[in-house]
Amino acid sequence: MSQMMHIDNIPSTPGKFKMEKSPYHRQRLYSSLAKLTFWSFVFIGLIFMFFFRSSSSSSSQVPSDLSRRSLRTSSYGGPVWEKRVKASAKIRSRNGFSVLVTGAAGFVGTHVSVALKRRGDGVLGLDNFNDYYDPSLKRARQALLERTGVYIVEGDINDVALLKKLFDIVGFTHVMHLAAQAGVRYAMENPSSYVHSNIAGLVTMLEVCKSVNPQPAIVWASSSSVYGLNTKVPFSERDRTDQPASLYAATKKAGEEIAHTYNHIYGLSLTGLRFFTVYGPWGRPDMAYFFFTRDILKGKSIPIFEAPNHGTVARDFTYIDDIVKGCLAALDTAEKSTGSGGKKSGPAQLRVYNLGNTSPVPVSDLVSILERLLKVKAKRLVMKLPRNGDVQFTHANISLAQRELGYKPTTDLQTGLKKFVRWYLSYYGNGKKSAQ
Ligand SMILES: O=C(O)[C@H]1O[C@H](OP(=O)(O)OP(=O)(O)OC[C@H]2O[C@@H](n3ccc(=O)[nH]c3=O)[C@H](O)[C@@H]2O)[C@H](O)[C@@H](O)[C@H]1O
Repeated sequence: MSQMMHIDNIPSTPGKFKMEKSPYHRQRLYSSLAKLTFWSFVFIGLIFMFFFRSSSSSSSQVPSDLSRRSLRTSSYGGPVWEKRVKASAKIRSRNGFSVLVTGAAGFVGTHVSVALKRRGDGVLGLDNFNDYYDPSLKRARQALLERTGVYIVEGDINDVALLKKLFDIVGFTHVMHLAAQAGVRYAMENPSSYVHSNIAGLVTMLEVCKSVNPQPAIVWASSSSVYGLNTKVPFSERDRTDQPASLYAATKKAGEEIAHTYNHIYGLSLTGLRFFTVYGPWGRPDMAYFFFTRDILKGKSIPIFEAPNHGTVARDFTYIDDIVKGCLAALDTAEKSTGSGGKKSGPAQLRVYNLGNTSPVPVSDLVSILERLLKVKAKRLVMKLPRNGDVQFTHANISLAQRELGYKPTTDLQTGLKKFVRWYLSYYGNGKKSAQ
């Protein structure tokens, strides 16, 4: 071996190495060839297994690293299932839309689906029912939607085969893309879930939308968090959004850039809505107003964040009914996509709007309103704003949405929380059953 590796034996041109033909060398050659063949088979086998596994998993499974957020794999198909899909998506009003609502069992998704269905649009829901927060609340929203005539297909937005199948069955005119991994603070616990849903999921959805014919118009949920460390108030769509304070914000900002790309290359009509801390009945238990209510009723102390030097932390809390009006107006004013067969035939609409309330309220005032409505004194635990993604305040300038969508929020925090508390008490009972 050492002889063979001698510097003189190294060929000047690869592949032109001349072997000596002694019996000893021939035997070594045969045994080397046998070994080479064996390991080649093993290698090819491994490659084959890898591709087989990855191609089957890309269509219907999800990565296993999404710890703490279990996802079910979808089961779908068959004539009964297709009939349900078609019935749910059937348009029942003149000039109505056929809308695929992703994240339909979520807070905003449920409200938007109900509103669309009630005015005669066809609505099909899609949701993976993950357990980021209590899935029984999602199931209860699903039951509500079923009573309204909206069917939710159980599946993930990364499931290309499922998305294609849905577009095969229904020629959706619009997609209301609300499926996402929400929550600012959870991004430090489970970062991959944000990449999975807000980046990979969005791209999968846009890939499918750009290839179908006709392409739908897409309205999707961005976030007020894209303003990040921006200090210029109120936040305008023209302000800088390149300083996100959380991975959540970064994935939403990335979504806006991804939207630009798909609009530019494929002619997809895309509208991003920057929601400002949406609250209301059927809300998300991971949000402060929701778990503050639960913990005040339980007599547990609630952490109230405060900025350095006793600075106020405030949010432009926006009531769900106002958000729903903004979503519907975005769908109503969305122009058609211009592409087909993966090519665009002309420029398409690309929009971003703030959907806020224009009146930030300090978190301590939010707690005071809850105390009055619940008739229970909160155990306040004032603490420093943690450095895990929270920003000190948000404040929306909504003049663009007002001008172009006719968006005009009408519910102040006091009125909206009253409706939330009424719902909370009827849903969970006064302390008997409580949110998890
Ligand atoms: O607009 C958005 O795009 C985002 O809105 C929401 O984020 P936030 O505005 O951060 O709402 P939320 O967590 O309810 O905290 C409310 C306030 O309570 C303060 N807060 C919070 C927790 C706590 O223990 N104590 C506290 O004072 C906290 O500092 C904050 O001032 C959505 O969750 C997010 O998914 C996204 O949609």
